[in-house]
This record gives sequence, C-alpha cells and structure tokens, in this order.
Amino acid sequence: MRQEKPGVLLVNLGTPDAPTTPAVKRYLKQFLGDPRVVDTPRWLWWPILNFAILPFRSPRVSKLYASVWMKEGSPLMVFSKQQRDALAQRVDMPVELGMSYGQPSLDGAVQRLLDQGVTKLIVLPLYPQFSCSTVAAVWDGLSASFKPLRSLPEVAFIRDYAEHPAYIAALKASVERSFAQHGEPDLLVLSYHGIPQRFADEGDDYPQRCKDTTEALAAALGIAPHKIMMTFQSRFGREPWLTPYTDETMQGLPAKGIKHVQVMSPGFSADCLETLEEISEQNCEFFLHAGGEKFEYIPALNADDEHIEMMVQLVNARR
Ligand SMILES: C=CC1=C(C)c2cc3[nH]c(cc4nc(cc5[nH]c(cc1n2)c(C)c5CCC(=O)O)C(CCC(=O)O)=C4C)c(C)c3C=C
Ligand SMILES: [Fe+2]
Ligand SMILES: [Fe+2]
Repeated sequence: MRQEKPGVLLVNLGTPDAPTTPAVKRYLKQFLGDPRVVDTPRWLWWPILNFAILPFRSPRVSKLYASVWMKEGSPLMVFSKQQRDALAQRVDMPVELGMSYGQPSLDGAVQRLLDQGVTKLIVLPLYPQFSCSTVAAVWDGLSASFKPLRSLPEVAFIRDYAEHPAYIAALKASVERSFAQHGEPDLLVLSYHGIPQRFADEGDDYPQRCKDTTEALAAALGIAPHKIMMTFQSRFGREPWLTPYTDETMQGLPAKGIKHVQVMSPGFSADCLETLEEISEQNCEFFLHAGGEKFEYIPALNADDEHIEMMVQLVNARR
C-alpha cells in the first residue's frame, strides 16, 4: 500500500544573485523570457528583450537593487528563507524553498523533497491573489521539473488564498500595529502589483482576487469605505495595465486634501524591490512632492508569526 509522506514546496518569484548588471541581466532574461510574463510572439520579443530592454534596464535596475540590498542578500531572498525556516519549525514535514526564476530553482527544491522521501508535494506559491503571470508560471515550472521523473508525487497545489481568514487576520494585525504606531491616516492605500489589462480581459481573475482581499480586509478593520482604496503598481511596457496606477494616485491625492497616507502592498508576501524601493522610496517622494505631509509604508507580512500561522493552516488543510 502507498503511504504518503507530505512535504512543503514554498515558491516565490526569485531575485538576482547580486545587485550587479550581469546578475540582474541574467535574472531579467529568464523572468522576462517566460511567455506567462510577456506573451509577445517569441520571434518579435527575442530581439526586443535582448537588444532593446536588457542592455538598458539591467544597469538601471541593478542600482535600484543595490539601494535595498541587505547584509545577507536580496530582501526577497532573505525574507523567503526566514519564512521557510519558520514554517519548518511549525510543521512536522520537510519544507523547501524554490523560485520560479533564479536560485534556488524549483527543480532543485523538488529534487531535495523527493530525496527526503516525500511522496506528496504541498505546493504553496506565496502569491495571495492568483494571476496567470505568477501562479500559472509556478505550475509550468513544476510540471517542467517533473519531466525527467519516472514516478510522480501526489500534488496539492494551493491556487491562492486571497480571502483566507488567517491571511486577512495577519494583514489586519499589521495595519493595526501601523495605526497604533503612526496614528490613523487620512487614507489606507492597498497597492497591488499590476498586470496588463488584456490578461484580465482574457480571463485572469487577478483583479477580482485583489478586490476580494481589499473587501475582506476593509470589513475586518471596520474602516469607512472612503478611508481605504486599491491601486496597482509596477507597470511595464506600453499597453494599458490595471488601474488606478499607484504613482498617479500618489501624485493626485494631496490636491484632494489627503495629507497623510499609509501604504500596504498585500500582494507581496515578502518585502522586495517593488515595495522597498518603488513604494517606500519612489511613491513616497511622489506623494510628498505633490504636497503630502506624512507617508508610511506598512511592511509585508514577511516572517511575522501571523503569516507563518497562515501558512501552517494552508498546509495542514492539504496534508
Ligand atoms: C513584464 C511584466 C510583469 C508582470 C506581468 C509582472 C507580474 C507580477 N510580478 C509580481 C511580483 C514581483 N515582481 C517583481 C519584480 C519585477 N516584475 C517585473 C515585471 C512583471 N511583473 C519586472 C521586470 C521586475 C524586476 C524589476 C524591474 O526590472 O523592474 C518582484 C520583485 C523581485 C525582487 O527581486 O525583489 C516581485 C515580488 C506579481 C505578484 C505579479 C502579478 C500579479
Ligand atoms: Fe513583477
Ligand atoms: Fe518596479
């Protein structure tokens, strides 16, 4: 009889190995080369990526990475490892971390779990809101890592957890800590990573999942509807992305009398370039230059106890 031995595969996006132009170029080449992320026909995208994007974007973005780099490495990697270690302390099964792009690879993480005798993979992509550009890319990566195997493990794939009570409880605790520390702002802005509007038009339910999180958190906080709003950050390329854009919103709020904002990015399970630089630095500046007075960034859930508790619940429900 087959006796299942479960193990957890925690997955996130991945990040460069170093804040240098060659390392960032390597990372962006793999990331932006994934058709789940950019779906332009390959014959057209290959020369654009290699000759028009990588040579110019890599040196610019490597400087941004350098500005947030931590003693132990890239913030996304530092927090992801902390999450892995904290979860491993809380569940009686092996836990491995794999990244869609860069190291540690998904392939390696799957192999390490199999080497420990795991027969059932509980796959937890750390994206609270499903998107074809993130969660489906994890699915693709997982299935690619199965290609050389003669036997496949059982798989429990957690699609997302946008309104899971333990996720909402962790976000609520974090917002309440921030309100207690800095005072209640005129507006709480929830800034989610954007995607092209076209992906949503073609069936990606990501915007609805962001709305589900926003509504569940607003209800949990008991906050008035005019004191919370949802925006989308990090757009890339020329086509329209989900709106309202975070940067335009920040530039426009002070003229509407909003002088104190707190910004949280609930779609990022770990702090990274897009929160520590784009929100805490760039968008803070946009807001203050437009006449805003107080801007506070509420950190990602990272390895907070409430966040790890959420992971324990998600995993134990599938074991
Ligand atoms: C080009 C299209 C992109 C889509 C679609 C996209 C979706 C998407 N991304 C995240 C999470 C993260 N993205 C991060 C960085 C990042 N994202 C893109 C592009 C797209 N993302 C780029 C080019 C970059 C790299 C930085 C840059 O060149 O500007 C990160 C941070 C990684 C880090 O190393 O710190 C995360 C996390 C989500 C959740 C998402 C769709 C919902
Ligand atoms: Fe991204
Ligand atoms: Fe960005």
